[in-house]
Amino acid sequence: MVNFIVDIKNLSHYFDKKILKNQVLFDINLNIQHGEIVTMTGPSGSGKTTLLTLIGGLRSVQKGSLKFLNQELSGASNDQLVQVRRHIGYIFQSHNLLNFLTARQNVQMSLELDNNIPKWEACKKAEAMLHAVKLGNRINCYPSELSGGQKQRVAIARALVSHPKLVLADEPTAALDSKSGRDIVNLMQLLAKEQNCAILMVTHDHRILDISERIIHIDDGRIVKQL
Ligand SMILES: Nc1ncnc2c1ncn2[C@@H]1O[C@H](COP(=O)(O)OP(=O)(O)OP(=O)(O)O)[C@@H](O)[C@H]1O
Repeated sequence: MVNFIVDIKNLSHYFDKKILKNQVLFDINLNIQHGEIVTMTGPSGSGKTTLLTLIGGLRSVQKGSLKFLNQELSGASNDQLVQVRRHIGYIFQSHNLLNFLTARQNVQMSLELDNNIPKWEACKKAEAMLHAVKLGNRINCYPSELSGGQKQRVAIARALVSHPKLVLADEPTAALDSKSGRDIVNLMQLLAKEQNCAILMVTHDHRILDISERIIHIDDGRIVKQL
């Protein structure tokens, strides 16, 4: 039996409008295997981010089944969702770094929040990860001293430093020129393969689709094509 990292069956989701419910996801069925790189595409408003945030334990499952590492998230408590999030790295369109922290402190913070590891060890791991994303010479810089591509590399280091089982990336190259965008996805691919970490990435950027092992197209809240 294949052991999926994400196993979704008949997942639907609604946003409340005052009287009528607004259904934005319809009967989604989707599996993701360990270490697999999956890309999700689709028009604006089709439900991609909603699906990503449900998988990431950032929203409660309303209808259907969503299992992360065999744990059912439908009906899960807040504490259980917090546990789930510890296995997931998030990379957003804009890097979301804290401007008053250096590159190292930004990466280190994600370790210190989630684990009971000593400060010196978190510091060592954060520095090693910044070397891995080729920012060894920028460790003590603040975000304002870094280019867009460098900031996004810090965000990748932050997402991967705790060795998550899954990285959810919402348009990680949107703010970058094509060369930096390509470098960023190559780096995500390399680091994820080294750590056997799966990636689910939303992108409109056709130039980076080649790193995916599977492409899912979502339209009007439905998966309409899987390649
Ligand atoms: N918090 C919310 N409250 C009400 N409706 C919402 C909310 N968030 C999203 N929606 C609606 O849900 C639908 C899906 O939105 P979602 O953000 O998932 O789409 P998307 O495919 O990620 O779009 P984009 O590519 O523009 O980011 C849209 O119709 C949107 O208006």
